[in-house]
Amino acid sequence: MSAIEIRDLHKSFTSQSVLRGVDLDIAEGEFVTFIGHSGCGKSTLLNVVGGLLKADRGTVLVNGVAVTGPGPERAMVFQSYSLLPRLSLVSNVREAVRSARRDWSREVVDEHVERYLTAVGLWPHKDKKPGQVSGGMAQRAAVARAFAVSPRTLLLDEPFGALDALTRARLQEQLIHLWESESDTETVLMVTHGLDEAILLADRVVVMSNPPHPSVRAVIDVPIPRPRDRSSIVNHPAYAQIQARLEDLLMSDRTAVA
Ligand SMILES: Nc1ncnc2c1ncn2[C@@H]1O[C@H](COP(=O)(O)OP(=O)(O)OP(=O)(O)O)[C@@H](O)[C@H]1O
Repeated sequence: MSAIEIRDLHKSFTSQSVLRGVDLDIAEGEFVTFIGHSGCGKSTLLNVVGGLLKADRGTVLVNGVAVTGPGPERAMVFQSYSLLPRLSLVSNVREAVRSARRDWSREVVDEHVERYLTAVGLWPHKDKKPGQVSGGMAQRAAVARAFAVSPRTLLLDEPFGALDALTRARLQEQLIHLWESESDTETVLMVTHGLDEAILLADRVVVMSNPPHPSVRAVIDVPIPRPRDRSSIVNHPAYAQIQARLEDLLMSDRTAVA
């Protein structure tokens, strides 16, 4: 059974068809990145899997269960940190865990909050409010908050898009470390605009196509062994080939998007 099974998914906004007949299977433990031109429906797809948007037609099964709304087994991280500005970082994470995991004891909640804030290096800054820390720190807190809920599936919508290159590189490493070693999270879906990021992180890259047929255009395997090092990955024989293929797919999809 696939961890995520998407069948014949359709979604329109007013008269605009944003997803048309999306079919995709994602295995448990896979890291899948999504790329495509701006406006081609990547976020919409992620939001439907996250249960924040309802599809017009088709189904999404996550670990065999049909998605009908948000749930703690699917945590999301967005480009804008979406932390509550009046709460400290630790309270942001704690409140999210408490509301998602009502059956957890206070000790378990506190253990998760401390473990993930520590893992992203923010425990010493836990009492600061989002407005008192850098964008990179705020996004680390958002990532810690998502992992602290212990979701089986993590949905990331351009989580590092607003960060400078160095901060982004550090967060990519922390994300992989959390996913591989620290957490119960198995499957990750991540929307990105960066081809390098898409290849570095993914087991497979999903290329979305533009209207008039907005759907999955191609799925490209990334058979590069982990752990991957950002400076040496470019020397792997498959890297240039994958990069060229992705560029070609994007360049050849010339239909205009809003
Ligand atoms: N709630 C909404 N109401 C109306 N139109 C919407 C809504 N959400 C998205 N759209 C439209 O649907 C299309 C796809 O949007 P979506 O955000 O999924 O694209 P995207 O591929 O994630 O884009 P980007 O890479 O720029 O973030 C866009 O034309 C967008 O304007």
